[in-house]
Amino acid sequence: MKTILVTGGAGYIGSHTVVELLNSGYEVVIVDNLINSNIKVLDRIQSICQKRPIFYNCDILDKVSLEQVFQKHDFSAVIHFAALKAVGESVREPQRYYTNNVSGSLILFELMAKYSVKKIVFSSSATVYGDPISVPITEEFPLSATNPYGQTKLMMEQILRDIYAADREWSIGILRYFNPVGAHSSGLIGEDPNGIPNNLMPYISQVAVGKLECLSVFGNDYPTHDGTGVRDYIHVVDLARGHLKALEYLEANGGELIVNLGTGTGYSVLDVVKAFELASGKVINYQIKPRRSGDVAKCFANPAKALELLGWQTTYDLEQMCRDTWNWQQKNPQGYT
Ligand SMILES: NC(=O)c1ccc[n+]([C@@H]2O[C@H](COP(=O)([O-])OP(=O)(O)OC[C@H]3O[C@@H](n4cnc5c(N)ncnc54)[C@H](O)[C@@H]3O)[C@@H](O)[C@H]2O)c1
Ligand SMILES: CC(=O)N[C@H]1[C@@H](OP(=O)(O)OP(=O)(O)OC[C@H]2O[C@@H](n3ccc(=O)[nH]c3=O)[C@H](O)[C@@H]2O)O[C@H](CO)[C@H](O)[C@@H]1O
Repeated sequence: MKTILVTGGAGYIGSHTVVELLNSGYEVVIVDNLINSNIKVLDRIQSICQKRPIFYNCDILDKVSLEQVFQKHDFSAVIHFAALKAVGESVREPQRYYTNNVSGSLILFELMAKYSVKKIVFSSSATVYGDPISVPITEEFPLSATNPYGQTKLMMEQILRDIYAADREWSIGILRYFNPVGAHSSGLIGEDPNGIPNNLMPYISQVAVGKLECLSVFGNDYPTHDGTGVRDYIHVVDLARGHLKALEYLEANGGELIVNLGTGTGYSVLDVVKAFELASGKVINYQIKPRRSGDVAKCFANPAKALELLGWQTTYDLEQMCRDTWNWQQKNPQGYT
């Protein structure tokens, strides 16, 4: 049986991917320092899968502890989610972001090389396309970063490509996620942001549940069908399954894989508000506010490459994304705590 090391596996996307891995017969070892997640997720994963992943409360920056994990297990691949991901925070605390996301990853890669675990699936982001020249976005579009978080993703992509160029025994999968939303249909695991959410879907669901009063819609003068920003929201379970497809691809073909994971459809802020109202039966109060700095008008994927290479495409629509978000929010109004 294959054992996969999942860094950041207690987090939002990681936990959903761990569920898919366990359900597909993989053994899973999670390394997570719980800086942005809760240990309770392990019980929830066990309830869903009737299997429990092995867990180490370990910072990937702690090389000694991380090496002990490599000594104990024989990994066939690594899925590397562990990172800090808040854009605004990365502008205020760039050194923390570079240290955690870049230095942490370098320590991980060094141990992977030492223990001959040379297969990795890496969490990148559509943020690497900066302000895209047009939509839909293909993988060949020019790359740029508008903030330190995005810069760490660009740097990691480059480092992985260089590692592969130097040693073809490596195989690397770079997955550029668009906007992950939704939750597992059980309502047992989902997104549990700290404090006031920065992202649209968790903000809306906290308005719906009565935790927040009113959504600020950042700008209604964009060149989009209703003036509000358009994004490619993707159900986190579809996204999680993309990781398994990427693993299978690397197992079969090796090499270097760079793919967008999105639905290919863009929805505006007001489209999402309406869909959430329908799914929840709640009214979402909102006010139009000025644009948020750094936001782009439209960002959505051309996901053709993922379909062609991985045989992967999304299966959940916006309605299901809203229903599952709402189910999770209602069952866990305070998240995991
Ligand atoms: N959620 C998104 O919107 C989104 C979009 C594009 C890319 N990504 C990337 O996907 C990955 C997962 O994102 P997520 O939404 O699940 O975030 P998350 O914060 O829920 O999960 C990340 C996990 O990594 C852990 N972690 C962070 N630094 C660590 C360290 N030094 N050592 C050990 N564990 C550490 C955190 O505790 C957390 O459990 C991240 O790399 C993120 O940048 C996320
Ligand atoms: C600049 C920024 O933060 N970028 C991150 C954010 O992208 P995005 O800005 O694409 O995601 P988001 O969920 O923060 O915003 C989506 C859309 O909703 C709008 N909106 C959002 C929140 C709100 O309270 N009101 C509102 O109107 C926002 O202007 C945008 O048009 O999240 C992504 C993951 O999903 C990536 O992590 C991006 O790096």
